Amino acid sequence: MDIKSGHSSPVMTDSPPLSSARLTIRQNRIPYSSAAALSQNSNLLLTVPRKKTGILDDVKSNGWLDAMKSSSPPPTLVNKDNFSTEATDMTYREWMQLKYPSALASFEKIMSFAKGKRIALFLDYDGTLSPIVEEPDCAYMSSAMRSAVQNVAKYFPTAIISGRSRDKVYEFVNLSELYYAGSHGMDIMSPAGESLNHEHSRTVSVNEKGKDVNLFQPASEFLPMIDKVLCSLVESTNDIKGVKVEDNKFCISVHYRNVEEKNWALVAQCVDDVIRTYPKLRLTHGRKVLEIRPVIDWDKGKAVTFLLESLGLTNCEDVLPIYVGDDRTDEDAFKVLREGPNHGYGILVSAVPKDSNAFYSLRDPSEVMEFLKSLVTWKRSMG
Ligand SMILES: O=P(O)(O)OC[C@H]1O[C@H](O[C@H]2O[C@H](CO)[C@@H](O)[C@H](O)[C@H]2O)[C@H](O)[C@@H](O)[C@@H]1O
Repeated sequence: MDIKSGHSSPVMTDSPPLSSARLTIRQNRIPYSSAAALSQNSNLLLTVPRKKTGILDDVKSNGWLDAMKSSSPPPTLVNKDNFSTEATDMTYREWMQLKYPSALASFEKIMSFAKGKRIALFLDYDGTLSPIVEEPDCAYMSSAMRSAVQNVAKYFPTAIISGRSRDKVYEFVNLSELYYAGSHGMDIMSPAGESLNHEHSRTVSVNEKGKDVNLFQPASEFLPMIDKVLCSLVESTNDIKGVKVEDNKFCISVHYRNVEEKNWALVAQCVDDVIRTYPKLRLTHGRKVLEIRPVIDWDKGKAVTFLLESLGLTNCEDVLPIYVGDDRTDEDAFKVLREGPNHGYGILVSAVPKDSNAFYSLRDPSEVMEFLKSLVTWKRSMG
């Protein structure tokens, strides 16, 4: 990820660039992601000087609109129930076979590599443990999925890493034995009684039983600024039907999933107007959401490294970290596992072809659940 510092837009280029050769060949065959990512990447790299020329010109010049349009598959390609058409199914199978094999079909291969190693598991929340739904407050996790996570955590240290506030994701998952990293990794919490083992972590009593947990919050100095920006965003988007501004503690999400497409430019303009006066904040694109967060050298990848260190599992030959996630922000973690000293496997959850730093793929949360169950069965079979 690159912050285009000094450029007109604080937007980060957070999709891995697609090779232009591949794009030329496949543009018509990979209907959603390639074409969308092409337009997104080429626009985000523009360095058009910022000038107030009116809503459309302004948000177009910094590439926001294209990124907003490409942030979820168009409904014509993936229907309401997320079942794709026959043509896209073929494209998907081809993409999976050639680039990101199914982690279920490749389970034995993954496990042959895991033999004699300690697995550490990192799980994104939205789109990974819970399906994407229209209303962010209703992204509940099924009790079957909760059991699967609970079981897997009996055998492997497990962390939930989410863009949401830590409190919110804890409320959804509701398992006290896990590590949690909210606000894209900027708010890390150990399970009760465990320590994060870092000089800047602090112990607090959280739950009703008064149990102690350890917290690490590298962006805490940004809290007053984030609170101010949150108020401004709520106020400035108030009249746009369908907008939802979500307080994620160290980050803010501005959802436009339920906003009429003709008003997306207006949403982008409101956000731009507010954050342009805050050079210490940056903007990233998620699934039908604009995410505002502090400019610090911290992301989900850094959180994974931090947690591995806390667990005493860093730089160990006998450790296999596995990260499962569906979003662009998960790419930072996939990259760390692909390139960093803590080699492991990223598993991308996606029902449409897209480029990723992951090694494997799973189609949707139900496949994630199967994968978690398979991990448990495998571990039990090892005795
Ligand atoms: O890192 P994650 O756990 O994947 O969180 C990323 C964002 O997820 C949520 O928004 C997304 O899911 C919603 C519920 O399915 C959906 O309505 C929305 O359109 C998606 O963008 C969450 O609300 C955001 O705050 C997170 O940043």
